[in-house]
Amino acid sequence: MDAVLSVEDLNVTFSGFKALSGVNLNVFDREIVTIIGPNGAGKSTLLDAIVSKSPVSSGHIRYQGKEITNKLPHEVARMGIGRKFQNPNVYNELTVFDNILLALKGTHGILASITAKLTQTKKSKIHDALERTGLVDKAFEQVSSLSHGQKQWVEIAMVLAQDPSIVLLDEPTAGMTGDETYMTGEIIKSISKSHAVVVIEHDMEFVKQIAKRIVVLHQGQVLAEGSIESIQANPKVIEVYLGRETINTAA
Ligand SMILES: Nc1ncnc2c1ncn2[C@@H]1O[C@H](COP(=O)(O)OP(=O)(O)OP(=O)(O)O)[C@@H](O)[C@H]1O
Repeated sequence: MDAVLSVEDLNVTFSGFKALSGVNLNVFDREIVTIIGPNGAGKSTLLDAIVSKSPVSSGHIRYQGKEITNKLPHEVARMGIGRKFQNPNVYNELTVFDNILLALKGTHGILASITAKLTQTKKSKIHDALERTGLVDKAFEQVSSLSHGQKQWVEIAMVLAQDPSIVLLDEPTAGMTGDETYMTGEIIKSISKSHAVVVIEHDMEFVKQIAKRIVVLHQGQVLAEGSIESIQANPKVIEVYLGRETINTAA
């Protein structure tokens, strides 16, 4: 099976500082790859490089076999790579429904989008995104009335509405309550039934909930890759990241 996304010998340098060196990563359809690692390891930079938010110094990024290295960010998004950043970027004064409507492909301008007659296709796309993120009951509520966690789900719904085949999520549970974190894990697992998903995460309980394959970044390099069990047992990962906080996989 070919990878949906493949990163080969990737290097990103900021004014002489090597944020990523020789990173390789393959992501396949309908899988969840979870990226962990200490602060400053290069996790966000990796996602930034994939969506052309950070310039790649050398190496290759291929999406569905096509080279996308250093393409324009909107071209990468249009090709089918959806990215959610750490902080929710939503219109608080609009409803959940209208926020998702604005995110749909081919939508231009707030007023034009909201007042335009909705096609059945657009309606069903919005409904699908609402369902996948558990927001059907909140569709016509103003985003400002939602909890922090629900706002994060609105943003995930907005990414899904853009029809990506791979979804990149940067710390999707930051600032969430325990229940919201758990619900986010279930949302991500459901998304992975039809999409490839890459998640950056710090919360190891959450990683245990969603992870099939984990990639550990450290000082801009891949330190280890494998199942939660192999990562937890890896002395190098324990030393630089997990510390003595051994995780009980049987829990
Ligand atoms: N635009 C930039 N200019 C200069 N240095 C940068 C830039 N973006 C990131 N860096 C540096 O690159 C390194 C990797 O940062 P990055 O944000 O990718 O780490 P991270 O693993 O996502 O960390 P965290 O868990 O704290 O979010 C850090 O040392 C950071 O200061």
